[in-house]
Amino acid sequence: MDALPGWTYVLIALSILAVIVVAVAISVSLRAGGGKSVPPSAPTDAVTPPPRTDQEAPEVTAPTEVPGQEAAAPPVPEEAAPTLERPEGTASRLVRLRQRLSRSQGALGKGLLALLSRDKLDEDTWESIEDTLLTADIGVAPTTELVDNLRTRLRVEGGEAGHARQVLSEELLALVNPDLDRRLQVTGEDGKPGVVLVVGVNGVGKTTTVGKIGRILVAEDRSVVMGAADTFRAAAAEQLGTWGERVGVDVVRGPEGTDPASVAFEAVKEGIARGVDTVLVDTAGRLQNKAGLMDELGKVKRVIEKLAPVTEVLLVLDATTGQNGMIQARVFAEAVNVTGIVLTKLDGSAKGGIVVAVQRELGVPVKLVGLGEGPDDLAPFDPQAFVDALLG
Ligand SMILES: Nc1nc2c(ncn2[C@@H]2O[C@H](COP(=O)(O)OP(=O)(O)OP(=O)(O)O)[C@@H](O)[C@H]2O)c(=O)[nH]1
Repeated sequence: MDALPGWTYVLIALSILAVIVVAVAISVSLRAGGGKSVPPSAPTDAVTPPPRTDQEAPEVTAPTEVPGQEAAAPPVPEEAAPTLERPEGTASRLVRLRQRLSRSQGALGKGLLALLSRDKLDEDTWESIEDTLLTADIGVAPTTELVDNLRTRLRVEGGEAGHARQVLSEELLALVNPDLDRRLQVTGEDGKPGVVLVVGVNGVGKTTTVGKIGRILVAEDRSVVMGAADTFRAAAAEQLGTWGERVGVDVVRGPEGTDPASVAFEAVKEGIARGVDTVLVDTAGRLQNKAGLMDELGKVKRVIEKLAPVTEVLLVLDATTGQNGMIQARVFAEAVNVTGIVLTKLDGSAKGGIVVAVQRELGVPVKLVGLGEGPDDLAPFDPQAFVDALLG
């Protein structure tokens, strides 16, 4: 057999190579897409987050598509309608505020008891007792009266510690005068609303007190309208507006600088038209000119009384101002017939003795005490609770 020519061997080798290349190509193409691929089954615990036990899975809602609207814009939450606050009920408010009263006034009673329980009540001790009372703003005449009564009773009845405490408690109570009528006159007659006029120097807490009284009345299910007759300071009307909004009480106001009497008149007119139980009127208290103040307050009262009698005139005094407060009290009492006193900021002063001094000075009872900046930090003045707070 003749040997094949050399080029034949080359041709055969090339053919074999071509067959191998085609076979490999077919196999690769089948793997890549020709058949159905099965996704790798990943271990589930590695991909799925563990179920949360502390909260429910949030419900995710697909955003509704609006034609022509950008899908990327995040949803804007609707503004919630303002919800009305429910003022704190009387019982819990009183318990809370009694504790606060003890905190601010307790030192006075403790100081007195420490002096009274000394073995020997000599002249120095009585002088220290007098100083303690004067420092607490009780006033000179009531201090002398109290010290005289204590001296007499402890001499006659004996000064044993428990008894000294009892005697001090009784004498302090007598000084605060538990017989005064401290009810707020918030109810009118002949179908008309009660009208409460709130007066006092700027900054003593007048507007705040009007707001707090409003809340107490709302908590008692009374209907209320408030009048922002402090037109001297625009922020005062705004401030009162906020107090009203929070508990759903409407506030009648006028532009800055309006005649306060006209705002007071409109507020009472509104109160009568709506048949509310009480109209609360805030006033401005510029003291730079006594005659001007008397004119202004006198006019406010006269104008209101064309519509309905003013049932209560509350004078607001800041307990921290001591003798200054007493001077203010005198001026206001001359300007308008004050029927009750509100002593604010008693939480920030250990000088609770001002209760006694101001009642003596004006012959008018302290009816309410302010014990903090919180919206429900106003309490009726209760003589026994006050003395208990003093003595701890
Ligand atoms: N700690 C304490 N602060 C009080 C009390 N009552 C009012 N205040 C604060 O005293 C400041 C003055 O209160 P306002 O009600 O604005 O005083 P105002 O007398 O109405 O003053 P004008 O609006 O300027 O007439 C505010 O910061 C009140 O929060 C209180 O009983 N205790």
